[in-house]
Amino acid sequence: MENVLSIRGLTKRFGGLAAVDGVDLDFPYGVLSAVIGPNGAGKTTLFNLITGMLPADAGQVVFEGDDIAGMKPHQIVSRGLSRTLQIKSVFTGLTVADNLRVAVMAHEKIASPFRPALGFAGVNRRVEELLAETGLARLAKRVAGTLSYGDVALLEIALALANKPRLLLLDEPICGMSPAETETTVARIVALAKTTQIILIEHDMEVVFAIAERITVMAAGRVLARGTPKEIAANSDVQDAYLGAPEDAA
Ligand SMILES: Nc1ncnc2c1ncn2[C@@H]1O[C@H](COP(=O)(O)OP(=O)(O)OP(=O)(O)O)[C@@H](O)[C@H]1O
Repeated sequence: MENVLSIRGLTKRFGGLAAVDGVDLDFPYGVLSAVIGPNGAGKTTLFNLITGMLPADAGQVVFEGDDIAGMKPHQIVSRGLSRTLQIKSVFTGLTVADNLRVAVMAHEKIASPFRPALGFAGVNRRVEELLAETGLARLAKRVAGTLSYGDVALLEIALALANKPRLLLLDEPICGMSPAETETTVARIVALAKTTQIILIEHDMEVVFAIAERITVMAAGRVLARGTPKEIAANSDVQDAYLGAPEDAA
């Protein structure tokens, strides 16, 4: 099996609008992939369909060989596919560590409902691992509502990792970050990609072209182009539809 995720004929209509329109896509193992496209191209709807947050009108979503289309979001998460949201969803009144404790305990319950959950020490150990993995240990005791935008985004990633995903979908992970936060987060994502398959939606072309190994360009619900950053930068359809002059894309 060479693709972690294969999508065939995936379609979602909102009234007369085909937000995702018969999309076929393969995401190979071992490759950091990005999905780009202008506003309204269908990127978030694609993620919503993959993760079961929206029911598809037609099509298949094959994750690690099994069709997961039609499954509920929690079933998909328990199979090892997690996501972060464009709209941040942390518990703002809880500390960073407590946000993670809740997520770890919820995952343990879903993953093994009939076995005793991880003990208190086990949960704390897992929380420590997640804090270390995402560089959030320094903020473990901070109330999440007081974090900077960039640190909330890191916490979102840590919360998604609490589910021990093998495939992680990141929706605009650096949106709203300062240049320094962007640099830190991008480095974290690249490091994470060594152990977890990652597909990201991102509008920051500089970041996409720096870290993605394969880029899918969507426009009006369809796949306009796929390829390496070099191929996408040189693609005249992409330049016409989205990127502007080629020197802007480099
Ligand atoms: N729940 C909904 N009901 C009706 N129309 C929707 C809904 N969700 C998305 N759409 C429409 O579907 C199209 C695709 O939207 P989507 O959010 O997937 O695009 P996107 O590529 O993620 O855009 P952006 O980069 O702005 O986030 C848009 O025209 C949008 O207005």
